[in-house]
Amino acid sequence: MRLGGRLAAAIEILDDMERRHRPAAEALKDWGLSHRFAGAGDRAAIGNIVYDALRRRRSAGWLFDADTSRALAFGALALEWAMDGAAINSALDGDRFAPAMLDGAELAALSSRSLDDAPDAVRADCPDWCVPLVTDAFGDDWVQELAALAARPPLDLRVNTLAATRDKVLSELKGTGAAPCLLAADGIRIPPIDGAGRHPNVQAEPAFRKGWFEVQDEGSQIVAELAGAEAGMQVLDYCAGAGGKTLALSAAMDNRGQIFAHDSEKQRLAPIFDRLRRAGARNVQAVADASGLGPLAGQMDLVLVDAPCTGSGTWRRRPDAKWRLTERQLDVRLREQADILEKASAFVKPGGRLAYITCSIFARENQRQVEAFLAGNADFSLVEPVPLWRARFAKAADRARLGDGGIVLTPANTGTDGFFFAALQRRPA
Ligand SMILES: C[S@@+](CC[C@H](N)C(=O)[O-])C[C@H]1O[C@@H](n2cnc3c(N)ncnc32)[C@H](O)[C@@H]1O
Repeated sequence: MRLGGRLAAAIEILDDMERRHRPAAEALKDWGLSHRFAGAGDRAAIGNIVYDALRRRRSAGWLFDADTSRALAFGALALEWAMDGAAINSALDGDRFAPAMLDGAELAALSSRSLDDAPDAVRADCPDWCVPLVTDAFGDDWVQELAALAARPPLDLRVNTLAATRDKVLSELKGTGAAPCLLAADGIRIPPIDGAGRHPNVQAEPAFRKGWFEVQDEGSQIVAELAGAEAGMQVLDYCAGAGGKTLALSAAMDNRGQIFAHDSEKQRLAPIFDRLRRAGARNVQAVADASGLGPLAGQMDLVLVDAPCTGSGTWRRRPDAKWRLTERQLDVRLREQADILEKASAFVKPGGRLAYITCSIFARENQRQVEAFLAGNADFSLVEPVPLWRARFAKAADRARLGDGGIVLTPANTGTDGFFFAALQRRPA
């Protein structure tokens, strides 16, 4: 397929998403099933246009002064594929599968309208209702922070130190652009792709099948590192899900001590068994039923709460979620987080730690939750974020946003997905 056919497919998929209120991944998958002639390269390019259009939805709409799928897809090419109107039209010329070429009015809009003149929320590609949430989080930096959350993400891997070294994995991935991450001790980064490119399918690599690495954003690796799990500890991963953090904790503990991996949704926990086996993690016990946690009350050195959240820190990877999120959903998450913090804190032993993590950038899900918890739990206190960060990431002392109740990672500052981390210490007996 040439660019024109790919662009037409992207418009069709964006239309389908809008009409049937469905996530991008689902609409892309369905399109692939009903267009089996499209090769892997075509699918990747179409996916890139769709995701770029969703990441830059408001900017693209602004450039064409329209909110149609056509405007978004053409806008994606202008904003992320570095193509001007003439270049786009020349690529579509003579392609019978292409959408109509840009007309005079569209070309004029594209060449005369500038994002420099756009309202802040447009330049930030942020829903209006979220603006108070992000100004609360980032103050004057909010436009810059949100703009970075609308860029293409890298592909990050965590080397499983139970099975391999970073050098060994890097040498297996030679030719992919893989290089050590800036901050995470065991992280490897393959930079964001350009234009129609695609990341290598690392999960098809023999090294992946041997359990040498996992796919995990560097931010997720950093917060797992900040939790401070050590060999011999008793640890409860209270919201373990498919076990991304559990695996990182197990490696940090060198398979010594015990991790109890719990999640209230049994099916979310299901993939953990294969992942543990592949990684050679032997100090993890999955506990699906909350009643099985009873004997652990007041016994844990560390309780990790990787809380259910809006996921606003992952908008680079799931840009459709940004436009689907509602205030009601945020309220539900806030209630869940407060409830989980209360319940999970009961498992921390005197002198032990509760690590609170979200992949959200909203202060209401982060610092404000910590403040509310501390206000009602006098036997817990906040571990000072600055020394906590510096003890592990001294070389990058000024990168994360520190203070005000926790540690905030963002694409603009740490080059990672958006994450929040706070450690709360229980008073010794
Ligand atoms: C952010 S995800 C966890 C991701 C996982 N820790 C990882 O690193 O891959 C949050 C998880 O919390 C779980 N959850 C939601 N409510 C819960 C509750 N009341 N108790 C325990 N887990 C809960 C969800 O099922 C979901 O799997």
